Amino acid sequence: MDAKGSRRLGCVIWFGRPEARERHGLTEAGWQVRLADGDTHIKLREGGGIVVLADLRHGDARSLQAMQRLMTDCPGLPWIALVSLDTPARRPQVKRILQGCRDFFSAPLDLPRLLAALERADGMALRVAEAITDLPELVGRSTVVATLAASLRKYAPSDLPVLITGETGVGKEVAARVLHRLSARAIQPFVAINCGALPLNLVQSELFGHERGAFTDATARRIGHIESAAGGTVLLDEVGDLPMDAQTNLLRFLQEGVLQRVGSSQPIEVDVRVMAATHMDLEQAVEAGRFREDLYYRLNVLRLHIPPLRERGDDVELLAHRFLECFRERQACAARGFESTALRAMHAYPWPGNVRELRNRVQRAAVMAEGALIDTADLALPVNAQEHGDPAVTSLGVFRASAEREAIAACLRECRFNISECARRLKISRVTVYRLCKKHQLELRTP
Ligand SMILES: Nc1ncnc2c1ncn2[C@@H]1O[C@H](COP(=O)(O)OP(=O)(O)OP(=O)(O)O)[C@@H](O)[C@H]1O
Repeated sequence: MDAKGSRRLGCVIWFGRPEARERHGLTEAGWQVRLADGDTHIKLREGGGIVVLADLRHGDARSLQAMQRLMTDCPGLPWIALVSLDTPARRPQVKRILQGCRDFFSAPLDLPRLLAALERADGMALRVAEAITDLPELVGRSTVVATLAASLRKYAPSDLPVLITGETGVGKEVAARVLHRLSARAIQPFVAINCGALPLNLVQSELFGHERGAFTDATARRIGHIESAAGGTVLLDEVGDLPMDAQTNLLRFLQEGVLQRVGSSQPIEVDVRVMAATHMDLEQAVEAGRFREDLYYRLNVLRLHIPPLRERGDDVELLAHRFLECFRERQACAARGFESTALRAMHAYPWPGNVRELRNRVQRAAVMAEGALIDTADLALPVNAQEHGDPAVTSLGVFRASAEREAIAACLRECRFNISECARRLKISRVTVYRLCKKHQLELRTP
């Protein structure tokens, strides 16, 4: 609130000519209105709090160039267009500006509705800006992400192992990288190893290295991934997929801080912080005898569980805007925002592939979208929220899709991402394996 008791909102940059009652209405509501025209040099402060109005009602094309410049220079700003029958909407320059706007108002201007749109746009811009400033890699404002960020700050200074759990695509590797960056080891290497994608016969040599002549193809000495992270951090992703013999050697390394390259009896001391990530239930794997209990306790000293995207409320929207922004920075595209139906569909969808799936869908939608706003079809999401929405009424279709995804993912891991083997075991064609991977946003990793 300011001295007069009215709420102080952000700043509206108005390209064009507001009527006196419009300008007054905005100021009364707490907005600071700045008029811009072709000659105005706009100096933006960092962060949100700014909404731009492209007033195209009077057919006055003087400031079109300045608008375009601002759109290009500051792609994250929210734009709203005011149009009338006089607006030359087919003119390429005007068309491009209209494509960049998230909301449109025609004459006569409905002031209360404009004020509501301004608040919405400002709120989202602010939240996106705030959400990416604290830990830039970790976008989100939900309690889930706040709790995660607090744990990351607590765990970072320590050298203890960290076990990171959570469904596929929730951001386990992102969390590990943040831990490394915040630690005293930040300038040393961070090495992520996907244990599930290592060929079975090479797991030991990939992790611990080998001496020349240790096996047929070992024509030269090679250091392993753990040694290559010396002084830094190693992330053992999908640690549950490590075969037993590698588990035994890893345990020894964790206990004694020394490793032996394959084909050598020489112990080598290596100072590395070990982090492990898994989407599987390691406790169950221990019970089933597939994972060494002593290794489990060695890895599970500090624990981070990252909940799925569907439990993070509005984060889905923040992340979607962020991914779209990143995409636009790299590639020209018409899409600048999302239709409200698309946002509703995103909130209702259960995101089995989590943040990775969201990023992939947004990128694809940005390519597909023909207008300024991405719609539900561009995202290839179900229109009917009920189909995926309320977890209590999850339909048979969702269970089927989820089971299909799990089956393919598990088989791919078991076959160490060998497509032909996976197709043979599931009794489907290789083409179908590829199609299903695409459908369920599963990554086909190569070692
Ligand atoms: N909070 C976040 N903010 C921004 N991007 C994120 C966030 N969480 C995840 N991502 C992005 O989502 C994608 C998947 O993240 P990541 O690889 O860390 O997931 P994961 O849990 O390790 O997946 P997997 O189990 O398949 O190895 C990456 O592109 C990552 O940058």
